[in-house]
Amino acid sequence: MANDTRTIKPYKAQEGGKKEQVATMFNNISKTYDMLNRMMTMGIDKIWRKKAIRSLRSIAPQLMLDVATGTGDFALESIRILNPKKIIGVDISAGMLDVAREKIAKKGLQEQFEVQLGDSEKLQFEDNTFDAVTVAFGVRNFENLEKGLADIRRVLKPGGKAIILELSNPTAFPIKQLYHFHFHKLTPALGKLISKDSSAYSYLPESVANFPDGDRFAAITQKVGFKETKVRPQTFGFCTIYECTK
Ligand SMILES: C[S@@+](CC[C@H](N)C(=O)[O-])C[C@H]1O[C@@H](n2cnc3c(N)ncnc32)[C@H](O)[C@@H]1O
Repeated sequence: MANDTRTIKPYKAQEGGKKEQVATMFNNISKTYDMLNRMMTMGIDKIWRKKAIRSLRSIAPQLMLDVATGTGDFALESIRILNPKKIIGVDISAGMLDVAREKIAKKGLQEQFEVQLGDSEKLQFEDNTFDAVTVAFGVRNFENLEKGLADIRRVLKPGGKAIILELSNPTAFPIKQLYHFHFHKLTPALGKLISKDSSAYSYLPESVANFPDGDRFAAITQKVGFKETKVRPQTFGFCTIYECTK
């Protein structure tokens, strides 16, 4: 049984709730986040991102929301594959959004992709606004997972889809054992060396180990009212794409 994800925080010895600590952590690592992502997944995260976004092709969304947008990579993938009229990215980390803004300006995408400081648990949008909502590697960091998912559902139009990409725990031998070494030993060491924030990359494996992945996650999406949730594990279960329909 997973622990309450609210108690899994980056800086255990310090004050503050999970949300506050997560925002501080991503502010601390924002400049090295993209590079570390590529190194730690050996670039496979790009394949997962593409696959997840392609599952929205059938509904050709025009107005999209990318929750926990961070440095904007998932939204940029949506622009490449789906070319929506508008995509809005929200995140609680101002530092991550600064990096996203630099990328948006460099690509001249200011009209199509806008980022805002915002909390997934209190989205500042009307009910039934978006054709699709995306979240990559974000839900594991929510302080209140149910509240975040319920708000994502609220802002989706009826029939709209939420595509959620999240790390998960492989279960088969010997992948599980190799994964454990890579993620629990190598990742924190590499993260500490490059990002200089040793807590951030110890929090990463701990938060994945305690996250209700697979069918348990699907059950939570059903509880908050999604009509259907497809669970699609990727690459031996290192990561899972959840396709949730309102
Ligand atoms: C691992 S990063 C993922 C960033 C980006 N989606 C990507 O694919 O690279 C997780 C992001 O979730 C954000 N986050 C965590 N809790 C949040 C919340 N309650 N509301 C909005 N963003 C949140 C963090 O600030 C961080 O930028």
